Amino acid sequence: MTLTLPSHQRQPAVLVLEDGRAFRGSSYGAVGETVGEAVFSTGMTGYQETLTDPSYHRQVVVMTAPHVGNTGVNRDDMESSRIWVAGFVVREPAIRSSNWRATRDLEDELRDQGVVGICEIDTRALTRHLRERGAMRVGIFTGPAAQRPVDDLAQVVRDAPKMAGAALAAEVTTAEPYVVPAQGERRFTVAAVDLGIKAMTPQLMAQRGIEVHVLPSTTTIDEVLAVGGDRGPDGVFFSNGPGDPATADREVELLREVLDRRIPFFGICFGNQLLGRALGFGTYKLKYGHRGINQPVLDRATGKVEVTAHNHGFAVAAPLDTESETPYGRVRVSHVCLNDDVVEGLECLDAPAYSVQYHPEAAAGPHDAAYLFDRFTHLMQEQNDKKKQEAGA
Ligand SMILES: NC(=O)CC[C@H](N)C(=O)O
Repeated sequence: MTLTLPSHQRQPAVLVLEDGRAFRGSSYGAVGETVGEAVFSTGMTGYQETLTDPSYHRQVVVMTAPHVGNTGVNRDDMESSRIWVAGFVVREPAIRSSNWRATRDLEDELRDQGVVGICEIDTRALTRHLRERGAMRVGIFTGPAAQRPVDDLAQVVRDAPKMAGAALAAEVTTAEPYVVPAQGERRFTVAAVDLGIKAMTPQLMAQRGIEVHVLPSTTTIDEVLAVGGDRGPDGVFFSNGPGDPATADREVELLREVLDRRIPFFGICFGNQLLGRALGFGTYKLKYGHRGINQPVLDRATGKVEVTAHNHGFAVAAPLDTESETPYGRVRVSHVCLNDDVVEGLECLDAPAYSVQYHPEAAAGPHDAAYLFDRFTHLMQEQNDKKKQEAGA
C-alpha cells in the first residue's frame, strides 16, 4: 500500500470551468485530463459510495468536505463494480487511510481506475461559484496538460457534451440480467430495470423477501412480464441513473406498459423522474441540484421530516398544492425538499405506483426513508390479495 502522495511529489493541475474561471492546484489520482459536468456533494462521509454510484457517470464531483480519503476504500462499500465519476475534486487528501475496513488508499484506487482528480484548490470558492452560476461543464488538466493556456482549455470544456439532453442509461446498465435472491423465504419476485442501479437497492429488497431480477435498460415489456414465470412479476422497479430524464422515451413507454397492467411500481431518483414523465409531467434541470446525505424532506402524509441522501440534477415539474388528474388517475406530490420545495416523491392515488427522487437505499446516508421499501412489499401484498379475491369471486 503506497501512501497518498505528499504535495511536493504532485504534478501541477488546473481546473477550468466553461465560463473561463480557473483554479490551480495539484494532481490527485491519475494524471491526465477529463471533462464532465461540475457538481458538488455536501456529504461529510460516503465518498466511496459516491464514486461508485453509476448516477455520477460523466460528472466531476467536488467534495465540500475539506478532508477526503481518511477511511481509504474497502470491499463492502462499492455501489457498483467500478468508479463512475468523470473526475474528483478535493481540498485536502488524507495523508493515510485509517479504518479497520480499509483495504487500500483512495488515491491508489483512483489512479488504478484512471480517474483524474485535482486537490489543494479552494473547494468552498468553487462550490459558491457553482451555486451562484449553476452547474456547468468543467475540465481537470493535470501534468503537462496543465501548462496550456486557460482560454484553450476553456474551449476544450465548452466543446464537451452537456448533461442536458444526455441519454446515458445504455452506458451504465448491466449487459446481462442477473438475480439477487431473497434472504429467507421468497415472498415476492420483482423486475428491476437497471438504469444505473446501486448495489444496496436490491440488497434492501432481498432483506424483505424479494427476489430481484435485475434487467438491462433495453428490456422489453415481454421480458419484464416473463419474470416470475407464469404468474409474472409481483412488482416492477426502476432504478436511479445518470443523464437527462427527458431523453428516456423508450423507458417511459415501458413504464406506461407496466402502469397499464396495474403491476405495483416503485421508482427511485431517475425512476421517479420517469414515473413523472409516464404520468404526463415534465422534467427540468435544477440550477445546481441536490447532492449529499443530509437533505431535509417532508413526507406530506405524516408531516414527518426525514433526513435523506440525494443525488439529482433534474426534477419533476408537478403542482405541489393540488392533486393532478393524469391518464392513470389522481396523483399527488408525496414528498418535498424543505430547502427549495423541489418535488421529492410522487404517489398515484388510483394506481399501485409511487416513487421518490431521493435515496431511501441510503448508501451512504441516514436510514430515515427505509420505510419506502416496506411500502413496496405492502403494495405488492395488497395487489396479490386483490387478485386472489377477484379469482375467488
Ligand atoms: N441519481 C439519479 O438517479 C439521478 C437522476 C438524474 N440523472 C438526475 O441527475 O437528476
